[in-house]
Amino acid sequence: MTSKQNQWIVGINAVAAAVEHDAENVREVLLEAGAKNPRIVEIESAARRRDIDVRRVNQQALDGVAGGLRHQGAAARYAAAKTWDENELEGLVEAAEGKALLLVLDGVQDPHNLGACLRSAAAAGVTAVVIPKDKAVQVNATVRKTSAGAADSIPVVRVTNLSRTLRDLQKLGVWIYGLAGEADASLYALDLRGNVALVLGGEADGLRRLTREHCDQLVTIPMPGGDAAAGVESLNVSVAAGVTLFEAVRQRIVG
Ligand SMILES: C[S@@+](CC[C@H](N)C(=O)[O-])C[C@H]1O[C@@H](n2cnc3c(N)ncnc32)[C@H](O)[C@@H]1O
Repeated sequence: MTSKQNQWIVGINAVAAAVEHDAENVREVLLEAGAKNPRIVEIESAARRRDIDVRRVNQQALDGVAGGLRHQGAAARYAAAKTWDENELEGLVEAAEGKALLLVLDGVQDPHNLGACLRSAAAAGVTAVVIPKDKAVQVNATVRKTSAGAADSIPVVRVTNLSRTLRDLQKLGVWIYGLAGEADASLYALDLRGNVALVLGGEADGLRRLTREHCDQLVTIPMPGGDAAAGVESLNVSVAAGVTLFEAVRQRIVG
């Protein structure tokens, strides 16, 4: 793992997850003075148990660190933004023992979409989420907040060259499915129970050409109501990620 500069994360879920999963990187927690919300009280005792400094402050102080985001009376200062290095991906796949479930995002730009993807990915129990280091939104304060803590509880692996990563994953026995609305094969015809990577494209451009070329198969999520005339040509990337991940979850539960 590598680390970056100090940054604030805000919101009850994000702060609770940081305190629970990443206490060594949380330098202090600010909670609204007088707030009786039981979740805030829980955060306070969890932080104190882990020897994290806790200060009760007024709303203005929280507004000041939240930078316009809704803080819900809770903020935490990170000494380090935790990120995973690409050479850790192999170990994560191997530890999944033939059942790795990877979400790969090829150039998502909107922090709310990335946050929503991370939240669904965590709920689906993914092995890791892979994002490119360039030309894509990174895990920032808005992503952390939107992800409801997921950004700190699952491995988010940043890679330099997505095509090379997909090739390396193939060598590890991971089957690469690219999600593309115009593909012929249906998501619901796939077997998603083994090592799989689900690759989704960015909001405007979808999957890049090189990324497509490195997929073993392109597949579509059938949209019976999808119609250019109706203005609905594709799903939002975070919705597509949710549908795809939870089809994999369904198959893994049914067996
Ligand atoms: C908003 S869409 C991108 C639309 C973009 N204009 C394009 O040409 O692909 C973002 C991503 O969500 C996924 N996606 C959205 N709708 C989909 C569908 N019906 N089937 C498969 N993937 C879909 C794809 O991976 C797509 O790249």
